[in-house]
Amino acid sequence: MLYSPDSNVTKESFMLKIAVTGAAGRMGGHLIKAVTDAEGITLAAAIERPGHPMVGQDAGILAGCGALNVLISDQLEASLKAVDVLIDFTFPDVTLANAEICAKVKTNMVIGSTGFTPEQRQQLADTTGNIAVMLAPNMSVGVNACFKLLKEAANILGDGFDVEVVELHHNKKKDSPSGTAVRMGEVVADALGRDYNKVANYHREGMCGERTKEEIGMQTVRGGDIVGEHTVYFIGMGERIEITHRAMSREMFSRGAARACQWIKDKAPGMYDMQDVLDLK
Ligand SMILES: NC(=O)C1=CN([C@@H]2O[C@H](COP(=O)(O)OP(=O)(O)OC[C@H]3O[C@@H](n4cnc5c(N)ncnc54)[C@H](O)[C@@H]3O)[C@@H](O)[C@H]2O)C=CC1
Ligand SMILES: O=C(O)C1=N[C@H](C(=O)O)C[C@H](O)C1
Repeated sequence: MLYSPDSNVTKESFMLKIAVTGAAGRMGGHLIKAVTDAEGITLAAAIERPGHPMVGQDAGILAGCGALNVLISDQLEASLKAVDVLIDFTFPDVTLANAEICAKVKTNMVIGSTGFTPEQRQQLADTTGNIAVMLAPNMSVGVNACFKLLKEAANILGDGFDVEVVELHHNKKKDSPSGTAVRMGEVVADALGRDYNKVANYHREGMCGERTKEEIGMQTVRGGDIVGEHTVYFIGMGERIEITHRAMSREMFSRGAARACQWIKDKAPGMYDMQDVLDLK
């Protein structure tokens, strides 16, 4: 049934109801605003950790978009009663705990948290077998286009070029390398027929020897307020290709998350990523 202004039901009852965890974090306010601004979805709940000073405050005031009459809660399960999709941008341990609750109450998830170990990614998939989950280290259109460009570049250049990934982020970031950098390394390794977990080299110091042909160097810079920059270098003899993405704000991450909520609402249980949402596979 489509919404009609002449009917006696409210527009809100036709909207997809969204909850945001990590509501008071760097991404939280952007996510609340993006959900409020997007067509067809509405903010139904905003959750922070118990003891956070913003618990009890209006989520819209926190996000700078005016009062929304949604108070920040520290009770996820109770908050999910009237929610269709949870957006979670927190940390791996928190996301895993939240995923158990979502699976219990059958709420689909859009997850932006990064820093998962391969075992934690598997645990997430095992925990959420009865719901649809979109897990992506980066929800910007530009980065997801870069993933495709990187695959193409690696396919063309093959083993003749050394690959190095360098990422820069703000000084409050907790995980390293970034989830996006890891995914970039994985995309290139897959295209070159290598196992990322075997060829990623995170550390060079002292007499560590010559670079191997197979390794993919993963370098990290942290400082100030850098939102996020990623460069993959393909370095050959006498020439070099650099594919760079620079994030100038956090808004496109949150717009991507809002778009993913619409996309995931009627998907079958399973794990998806942003390439599925953007139809880039
Ligand atoms: N996928 C993407 O496009 C992007 C992903 N990220 C990732 O999102 C995550 C969060 O990043 P930021 O917002 O910068 O971090 P942040 O530290 O500013 O925010 C995290 C928030 O989660 C809250 N939190 C902790 N435990 C909680 C719980 N049990 N329930 C509810 N909230 C809880 C914290 O109090 C904090 O406010 C990181 O893993 C980051 O790498 C960040 C930007 C884009
Ligand atoms: O923590 C951040 O800020 C970001 N994290 C994501 C990542 O780890 O890839 C995405 C973006 O670069 C910002």
